[in-house]
Amino acid sequence: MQPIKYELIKTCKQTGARLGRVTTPHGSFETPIFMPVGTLATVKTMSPEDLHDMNAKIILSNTYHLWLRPGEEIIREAGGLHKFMNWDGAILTDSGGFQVFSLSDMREIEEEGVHFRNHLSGEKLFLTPEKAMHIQNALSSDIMMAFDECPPYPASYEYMKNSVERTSRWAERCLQAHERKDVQGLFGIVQGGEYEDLRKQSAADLTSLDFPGYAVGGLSVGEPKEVMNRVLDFTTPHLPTNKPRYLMGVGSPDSLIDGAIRGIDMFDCVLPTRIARNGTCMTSEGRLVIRNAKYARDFRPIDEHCDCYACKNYSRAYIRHLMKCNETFGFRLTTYHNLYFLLKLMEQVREAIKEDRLGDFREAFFEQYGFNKP
Ligand SMILES: N#Cc1ccc(CCNc2nc3cc4nc(N)[nH]c(=O)c4cc3[nH]2)cc1
Ligand SMILES: [Zn+2]
Repeated sequence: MQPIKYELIKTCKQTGARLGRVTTPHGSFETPIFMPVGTLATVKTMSPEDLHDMNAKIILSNTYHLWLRPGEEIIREAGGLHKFMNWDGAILTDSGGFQVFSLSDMREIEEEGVHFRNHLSGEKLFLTPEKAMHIQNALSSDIMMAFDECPPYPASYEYMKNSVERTSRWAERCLQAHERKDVQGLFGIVQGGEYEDLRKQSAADLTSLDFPGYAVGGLSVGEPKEVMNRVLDFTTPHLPTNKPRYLMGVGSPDSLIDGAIRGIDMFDCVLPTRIARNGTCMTSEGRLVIRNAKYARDFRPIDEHCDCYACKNYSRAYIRHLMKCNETFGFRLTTYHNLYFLLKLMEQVREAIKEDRLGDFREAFFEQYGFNKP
């Protein structure tokens, strides 16, 4: 019995976007969808009730961070991550590969795994595909990610080829170490950088292992958006149509729309929650930096087209005041709004796919948000 099911409902006649439904042991949801990030077992400043109110269906957490703090055995004793954080929706956990490369200074990759330093204490650590699966099994997430290497951008063809082949061997080891194939889904992560033949090779290696879903990794690592879109154009056609496709680390409105157009179903990114905490809000007319003095007497909501809790009850002037005073409630309101904005955007994308007009929607959204401005 597969814990993760994907149903392709329809494809947009104007673009390559697809409307689907993913079913997990903790609920099902339509795709394309955005996943709020809860790295340390919390979507920062949001309660589970807040997440349900904004119609979040699945959140992301991180193997690396929870391994370091509080340790996977404490979460296992709590009955798993859902119990520990009191979240009854779906949870996807990233495998730690990317976090090791993005957070730790010293790191050494070898066939067995990666040596690196704990970014908090400096102690030496060693993470392997088997260890990453052991930790995710203790967390008991609904969707686990295979342990991979996310190479830096740019990387030489030779480096990338060796890395892709090692990531494919690691993926096989993750499948071997996967303890509860009947309970948790395990997604393979396609690598290959901007090299079409390596992306094709990575996709072929992983689809031959018949994972219940596939992620496109190695992107949103500093490459221009045109490079990301080109890589998606020649990668997604090599992924199965009857499995979910997840683009890792992508969360700006334009990239979400362009990823959906290229057949991506799931997205995650810390962007909305991170920029919220420094007072930057996503609105239908583009970004708004609420700390700006021009909002001191602006009694309109963050976004006049938004019906979220923050926009229905509070003004820019009030939220600016809270942010200037470093009041936690200010961070809560900007975070709530940014997540709601992206969740609502994906709902509009799904509607546009249903009505075969996602291309028109993209044009209108880009114009209003200001993405077309030179
Ligand atoms: N604010 C902010 C902000 C911070 C970081 C980012 C970039 C996130 N990009 C990104 N996350 C990733 C996670 C990943 N996880 C794994 N296991 N493998 C990846 O290739 C991978 C690639 C990623 N690329 C984007 C916005
Ligand atoms: Zn709002």
